[in-house]
Amino acid sequence: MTTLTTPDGVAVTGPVHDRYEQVLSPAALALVADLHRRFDRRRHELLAARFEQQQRLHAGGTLEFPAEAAQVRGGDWQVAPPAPGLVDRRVEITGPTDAKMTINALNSGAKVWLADFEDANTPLWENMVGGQLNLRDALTGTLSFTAPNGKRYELGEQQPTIVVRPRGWHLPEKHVTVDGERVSGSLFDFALYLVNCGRLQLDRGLGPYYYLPKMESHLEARLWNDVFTHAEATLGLDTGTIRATVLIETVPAAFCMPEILYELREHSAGLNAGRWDYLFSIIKKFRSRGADFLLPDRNAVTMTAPFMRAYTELLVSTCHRHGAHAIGGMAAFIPSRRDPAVNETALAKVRDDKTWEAGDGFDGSWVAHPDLVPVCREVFDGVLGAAPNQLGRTRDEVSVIPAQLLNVAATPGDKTLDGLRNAVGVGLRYLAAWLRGSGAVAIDNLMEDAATAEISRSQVWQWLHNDVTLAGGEKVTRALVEQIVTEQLERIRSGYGEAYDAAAFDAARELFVEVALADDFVDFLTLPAYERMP
Ligand SMILES: CC(=O)SCCNC(=O)CCNC(=O)[C@H](O)C(C)(C)COP(=O)(O)OP(=O)(O)OC[C@H]1O[C@@H](n2cnc3c(N)ncnc32)[C@H](O)[C@@H]1OP(=O)(O)O
Ligand SMILES: O=CC(=O)O
Ligand SMILES: [Mg+2]
Repeated sequence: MTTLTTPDGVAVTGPVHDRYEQVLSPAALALVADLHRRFDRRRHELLAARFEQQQRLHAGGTLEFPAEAAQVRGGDWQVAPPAPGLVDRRVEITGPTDAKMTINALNSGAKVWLADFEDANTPLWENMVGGQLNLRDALTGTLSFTAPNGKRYELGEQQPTIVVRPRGWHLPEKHVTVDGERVSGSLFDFALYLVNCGRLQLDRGLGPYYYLPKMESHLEARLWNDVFTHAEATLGLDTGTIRATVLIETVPAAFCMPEILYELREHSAGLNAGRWDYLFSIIKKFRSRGADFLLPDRNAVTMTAPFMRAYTELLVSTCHRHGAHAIGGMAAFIPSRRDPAVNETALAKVRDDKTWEAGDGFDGSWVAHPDLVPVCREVFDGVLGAAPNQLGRTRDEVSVIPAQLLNVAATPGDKTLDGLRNAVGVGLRYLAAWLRGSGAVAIDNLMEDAATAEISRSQVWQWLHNDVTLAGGEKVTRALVEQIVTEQLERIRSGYGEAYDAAAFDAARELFVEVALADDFVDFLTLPAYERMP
């Protein structure tokens, strides 16, 4: 095993496998340490502010558009013009950063690849450092891969712009400490990519670009902006070299979209509608508020629900008023190369989803699978034509008030026993996959990742703790959920056969009970899950 040269005060406790020193370089670790010492206290204060806001919501408070920022809302300021490689974003593919997926994503024909250290990823040390190595190898043109079946993977000529999604502010990187403290996962992922790949991207005429997840306020965006400005100065980069698209995927963030764009305006590359975490956030924030915030079965909640429409309409109009891209979200239907009927359904559902996004003014959208790139491109081609985006469509007619963003009660659909079974089954299967190191999996032809799994487990929690009676008359009790857990695991066991014992389902059960049934709601399932990882 290689040994690392680490700056003063920095300790790396994860194993140092072959070539890790290339990305865990003294320069990269020095930036991690510098950012930690300058900014980590603020990160903790902002996480504490989230907790305080949650207490106000539990006590019956609500969310409002921030009054103190009226000049930001009324102003006619614009964010920086789109950076090279981010002008035309009509189709963006997302996915993990292992070697095969990296090559497949870069060969997919999409305009952008979101290289994901977040929802689609288990933050196993090997995934984090290995992913950074794959990004660097992709940019030096040296990445290739041979699958166990002998299939060879090489990079093609035409490649999408890479945009890296670091972990959210809540997650630590436990294998690296500075002055004895765990560093932030966000700062670790950000700094490694910037130091190792920033110059390589600039040499290609592009830049170090990021997607920023799970923020809850414009003050959190200000922290990112300060990190960017400081990192640019440290590395001798022009201000505005770093660009970031912010995911609006928490309810509090939807109340301060202009303020978030304004904070990041020199570094902004727009906003994205992260619909799955948004649903999770609605449940989490208002979980103790009874019938007004109880959603029907997860699969019954669509983007046409009034509160979801209010959110996407507001996002597009906010972005275009300030010259920022509005990027659509993920339809969870996964195509199949083996089952034509499943494939046809997935393509039709994704086409519908992208059609309303393009019609509403989004400049592009996400897909989860290479076979979905053509349909998304075709739909956006139909609306954009030769134009690279529709920033000129300002949607001035849109007017959304806070009550519309919170109108969860108007969501059509039932709460059913099948919906409860599905939530438990998906939760167990996903957690087992996550603990085995895969953060994105197809379950029943749907993409499941950390965000969709959060919805499943928090919905079970919410129904249980609000004494919900299901459409068939069954009351949601702890005994009922535990019975369903047992039934679901029996079904899974019969499908897995002998492989069951090694597939982490016992650990998944324990974790699911903790995050779905415990009286104290766990803020993010990835926090206790991460502590169970090596
Ligand atoms: C809520 C959110 O944040 S959404 C964004 C985060 N989530 C994601 O990014 C999920 C991305 N998607 C995926 O990870 C995958 O599509 C899955 C896990 C859902 C399904 O993957 P698989 O079961 O491998 O699908 P399938 O067998 O049909 O794949 C066919 C090929 O496409 C590749 N592929 C599938 N999805 C992707 C992707 N997103 N990126 C690159 N390659 C992909 C597979 O590697 C496979 O390649 P191969 O033929 O060379 O072996
Ligand atoms: O990150 C995207 C989401 O939908 O969550
Ligand atoms: Mg998300």
